[in-house]
Amino acid sequence: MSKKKKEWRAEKERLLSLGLEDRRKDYRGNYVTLDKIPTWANHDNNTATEEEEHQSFSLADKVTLYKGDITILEVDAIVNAANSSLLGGGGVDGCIHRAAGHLLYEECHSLNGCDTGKAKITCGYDLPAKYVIHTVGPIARGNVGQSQKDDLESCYKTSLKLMKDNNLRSVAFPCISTGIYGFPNEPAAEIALKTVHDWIVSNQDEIDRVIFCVFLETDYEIYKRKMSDFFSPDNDDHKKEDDARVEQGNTQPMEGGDEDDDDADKKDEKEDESMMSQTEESHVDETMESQKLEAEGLDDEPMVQEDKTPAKEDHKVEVSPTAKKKPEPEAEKEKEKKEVKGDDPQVAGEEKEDSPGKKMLTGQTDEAGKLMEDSTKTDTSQEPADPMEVHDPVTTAAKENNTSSIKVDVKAQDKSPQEPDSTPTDSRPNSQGKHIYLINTSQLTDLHHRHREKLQQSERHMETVHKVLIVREDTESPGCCWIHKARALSLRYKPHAPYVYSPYIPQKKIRKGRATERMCQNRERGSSPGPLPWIPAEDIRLPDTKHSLVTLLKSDGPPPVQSELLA
Ligand SMILES: NC(=O)c1ccc[n+]([C@H]2O[C@H](COP(=O)([O-])OP(=O)(O)OC[C@H]3O[C@@H](n4cnc5c(N)ncnc54)[C@H](O)[C@@H]3O)[C@@H](O)[C@H]2O)c1
Repeated sequence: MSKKKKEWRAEKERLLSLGLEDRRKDYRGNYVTLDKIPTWANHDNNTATEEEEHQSFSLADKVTLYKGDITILEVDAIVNAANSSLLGGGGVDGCIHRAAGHLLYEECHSLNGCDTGKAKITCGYDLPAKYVIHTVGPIARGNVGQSQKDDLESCYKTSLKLMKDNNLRSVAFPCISTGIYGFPNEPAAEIALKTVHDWIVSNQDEIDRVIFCVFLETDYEIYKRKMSDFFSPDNDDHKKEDDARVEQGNTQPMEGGDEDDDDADKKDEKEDESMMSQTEESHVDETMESQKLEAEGLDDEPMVQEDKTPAKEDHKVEVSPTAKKKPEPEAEKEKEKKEVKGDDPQVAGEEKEDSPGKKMLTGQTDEAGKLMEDSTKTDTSQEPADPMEVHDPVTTAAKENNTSSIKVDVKAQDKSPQEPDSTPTDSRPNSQGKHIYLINTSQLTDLHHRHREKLQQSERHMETVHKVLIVREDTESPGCCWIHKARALSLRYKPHAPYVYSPYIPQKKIRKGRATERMCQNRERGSSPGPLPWIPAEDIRLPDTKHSLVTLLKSDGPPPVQSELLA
């Protein structure tokens, strides 16, 4: 048996033999304990009296809607939306692999892949979760046939079955297939909720908690709207059974718990808005940092790169709403208005062999797992505002709230995230008199930290981040901006997709494409190995429309045509 094989097997055996307290000593990052995560039935303004509580019970006591990073949940198992190779990738898959460490990759390597709709289980290694259940969702790319629906349902069923077979009692699901695989969010939520509901009804004694772990505002809104359709006393099969039991004189309901009412949901919404705690954000930053290392070509290994950034000190994260002091709504609104929503640096995808013969769009993304959604995805609700038309990011964003795109405001080496910086450090009108923000690469790391926090704090603005292009000023020709060639090559313009380009793809990963061949050596050689080639954004043309990239980025309406620069 190879050394690597011995390594993961031994570590897996050691970890699974540890008690909870000993395991906690091994956690690398922050974690949220299950008792701190409220169920759908329990919330801090639960008005039910003691007696009512005994009378009404529901499945709502076994499920949770949680908004945040799945890798910090201390549950028996978290489910990974993997690809058929099981060798990691981006999105939630990338986050889980990075948080779990390289032994997860080693064990996955021994599983020889996984078919769509199926699931396989591994140890959680450095994760607070004991196990990871890897399932492969259907690739929908916006259009959903019966087979995709069946495959997605099968992902939840096979994951729950694996959990039961391994005597696990708590599990957290991400929104499987709704990221790069392009399964529309709403139908996916319906399938997830219905499949889990039906499974719990038939396995009520096998499960303590199923957590629907959403990451994006879109999904949070959808699940919040739909949870009570599946998990509330009115339509709860259990309640009927329980009522029957009470009539026969057995007054002890099987489960305690109480129902949400509309105002409680509204209150929940406020609570959850800020549920992404600072510690989660710092964890998210760690992931971002490790992603940066990975993207800078410091790894020749497959996509997965163990996060080498020093782990933050371990401490529990208070998540329960009652534990957090809420600023007054007005004050909060004011505060949000002042928040400068930075960009959320992701790295555009590039074609990569996922498994022999199967091409898929892959790339490093940030924790939100948001690469570029597939252009055939249904949501085109947000017309692209012009992200480059900016004069004062704070008042613009404040004034237009959710309608405008988010302006980037970068203050070199400013570590004080609390005080939003109201003046952009480096924006100047280009030849068309419009502002293109020029952020040179030396600021990017700082930008990641600062603006990721801001973006996470004002989560809902994620949806209005259309595009912020991280470019670089051409010092020899002021007003001319440069975009990294890799970004240009893999640029896919989607009116609704928030994406940001940052020059983190080292030269070796750049694909040949039809973008202008005119290259410019990267002037900041220090920021990453080898020269990062740049092309004047004005020179980049969308082949089938002859529109220049800059025109496109500054256009107010939707692009002339959605097109790809990749060959
Ligand atoms: N999104 C990407 O850029 C990307 C690139 C390569 C591979 N992948 C991965 O995506 C493919 C599967 O597609 P998919 O749509 O099923 O998965 P996905 O693209 O990861 O998206 C699934 C859902 O998970 C959400 N998510 C992302 N990070 C986290 C997190 N830390 N905690 C909780 N939720 C999170 C994400 O917002 C989305 O709603 C696989 O190839 C896998 O390797 C993703």
